[in-house]
Amino acid sequence: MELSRRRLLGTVGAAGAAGLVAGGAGGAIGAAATHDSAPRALTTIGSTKVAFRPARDRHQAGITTPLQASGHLVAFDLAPGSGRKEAAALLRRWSRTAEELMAGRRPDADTGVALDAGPSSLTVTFGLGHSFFGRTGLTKRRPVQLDPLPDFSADALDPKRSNGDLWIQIGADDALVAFHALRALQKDAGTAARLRWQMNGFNRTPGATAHPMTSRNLMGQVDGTNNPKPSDPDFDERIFVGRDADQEWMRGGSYAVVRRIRMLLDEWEKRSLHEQEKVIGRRKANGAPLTGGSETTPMRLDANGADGLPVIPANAHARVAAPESNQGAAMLRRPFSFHDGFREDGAPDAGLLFVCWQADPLRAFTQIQRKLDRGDALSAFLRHEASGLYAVPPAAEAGDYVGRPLLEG
Ligand SMILES: C=CC1=C(C)c2cc3[nH]c(cc4nc(cc5[nH]c(cc1n2)c(C)c5CCC(=O)O)C(CCC(=O)O)=C4C)c(C)c3C=C
Ligand SMILES: [Fe+2]
Repeated sequence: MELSRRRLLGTVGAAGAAGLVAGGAGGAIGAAATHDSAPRALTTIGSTKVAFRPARDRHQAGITTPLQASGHLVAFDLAPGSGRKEAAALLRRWSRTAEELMAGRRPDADTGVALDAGPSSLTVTFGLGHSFFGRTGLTKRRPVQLDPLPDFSADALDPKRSNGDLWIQIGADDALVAFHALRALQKDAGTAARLRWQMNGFNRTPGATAHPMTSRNLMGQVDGTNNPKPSDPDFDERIFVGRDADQEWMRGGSYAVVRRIRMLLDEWEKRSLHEQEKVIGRRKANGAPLTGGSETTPMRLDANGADGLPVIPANAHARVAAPESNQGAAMLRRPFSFHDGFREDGAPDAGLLFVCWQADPLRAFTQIQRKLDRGDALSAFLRHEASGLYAVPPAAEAGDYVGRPLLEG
């Protein structure tokens, strides 16, 4: 069995595209067809690997990586008695496990959950919360960017599901692969750290649409259109910590803001299509601005209708959140949807695990959320229920672990 699995993984490079044809549409026919003993190539979805140590850039995987279908966000607190030494040993163990799993290799004493699957674009991304620095005696090296986020008027945050010393984002295009990584990392924590909170999310499965396109959220909107693009000249400056930053160990890193945002879907779904589109300022069918064109056409924020009012209303979410309304502020949004069953009143406990990336949260998330808090038509349909802010160091150098320059520097 092990031999045929290794052969499977070994052949994917050459046979990935053929595999996509053979197994991609899968379903019952695909499963039945694999019951003979001949080894078959994985589909490209299963075989795709994301490097733990990217060759060309200094950033951890899971920031500019395309959205994956399945995700887990998990926060840990260092256990009483665990300090800098234990934290360093833990990040060393975690980095090793993440590198192995992302490469499609199995750790010792494996649970077998992901047996037969390829790495499926698995990414594991590590972050450090404000409280980590006190616990490890490193408060002098805590960046000001980790200062707590301000309170916003509509916040209803649950402290038990917020913050934490350490944060991990796991993403993969296969739910078993993602869960497998979560359990391996949880076991690695051993007695050094305790789980604080955990959230599960999902996005559209690759191959579910006729061609790759921007994902939709649970309100049905095309979500992610006006994200900064890696090809933008100011992308790196906006998303990643610069080479002259005070805290040397964060150069090439980024800051992640995480919010569990429940959607009031029963209320939202009562609104007509016309009303829903005015709340966002874009068409639901294709994500195009209300001022016309296609999804990628820029919004014309100065256009007025026959009634003399702005075509994209003054409180439309896309207008209020746009860089033009926020002194140029922008962040990279990379969310997962969530559905945790139903509440006592029958309403879905569902929404967005909003994850955004930026070089400076004060000049990106905080600036924009302050504006949204004051006059965003979408806010009436949302509840912010949990929050976290994490420093995400650059990727580890070869033979090293994430955060070593901080912990041993
Ligand atoms: C503080 C930042 C933001 C929060 C919180 C937020 C929540 C949130 N947004 C949507 C749906 C959409 N957002 C869209 C655009 C958009 N949103 C933000 C910021 C926050 N959103 C920004 C910076 C932008 C881009 C604005 C621009 O430059 O045009 C859109 C439109 C399509 C797109 O560009 O992605 C949608 C749809 C939900 C459902 C939500 C909370 C659950
Ligand atoms: Fe938004």
